[in-house]
Amino acid sequence: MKLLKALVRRPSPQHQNGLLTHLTRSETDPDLALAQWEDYCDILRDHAEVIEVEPAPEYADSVYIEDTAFVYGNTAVMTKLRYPSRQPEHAAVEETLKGLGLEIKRLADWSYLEGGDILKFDDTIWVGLSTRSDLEGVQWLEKALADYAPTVIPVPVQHALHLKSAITALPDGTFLAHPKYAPPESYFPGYRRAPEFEGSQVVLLGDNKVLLSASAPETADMLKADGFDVYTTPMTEFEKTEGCVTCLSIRIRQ
Ligand SMILES: CN(C)C(=N)NCCC[C@H](N)C(=O)O
Repeated sequence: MKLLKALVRRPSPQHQNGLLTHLTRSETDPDLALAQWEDYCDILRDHAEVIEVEPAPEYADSVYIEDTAFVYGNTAVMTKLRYPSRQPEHAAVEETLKGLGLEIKRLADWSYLEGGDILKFDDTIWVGLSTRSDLEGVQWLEKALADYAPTVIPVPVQHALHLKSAITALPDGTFLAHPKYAPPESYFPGYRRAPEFEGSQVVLLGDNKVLLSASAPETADMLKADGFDVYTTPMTEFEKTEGCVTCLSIRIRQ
């Protein structure tokens, strides 16, 4: 599937105060974070139209735009962020998606679902049941996308923040996972093991091209040897607040 557009959001100067679930806090460098974000956007720009959503400097985690919405076909589903500190992030993203002509759908107020838990490949969507997303969220996502009737598979996530923290899809329809943190293999067809945790997080750039963190050189070598076109980019400042390459964009594909 071709990558058409990617929405991104500039990191907040308060990015280092972002939520942490599994890591202990370590200092991040705001200038380096901005430089890494710009490098990431440059790579996306070579493959798609990159659209910058109005920055939200007051919200520490706003750079993790993936969590706020999920686009499928002509529909943008506004997710339901679990923590109040992140909930105001939705508004400007919704405005931008509306401006692109997408039909906006919402979930029930009592449900929770974050974009990092939504993993799509072709007509199937795997949804992580993590500390951030629940079964109500999965059911409302299914309702919102009823016109497309995708196959929706809830998957337990126990050891990672989001589903896509530990498993993502490759262009050939196999999955790249870190066995210690990813959900059981039985949920996914064709499971490859990423040698590094950060290596299990990839963004598909179109054709055979994949983008992953420079923190995962062994995974990059493995994917190259398996015939993928591999792009890497430094992500250290985002990894310190449990972010990764997928979290920094909302991808719109054809
Ligand atoms: C796939 N992943 C990990 C994401 N889509 N989001 C990361 C959010 C990190 C943020 N500090 C938080 O805890 O919300």
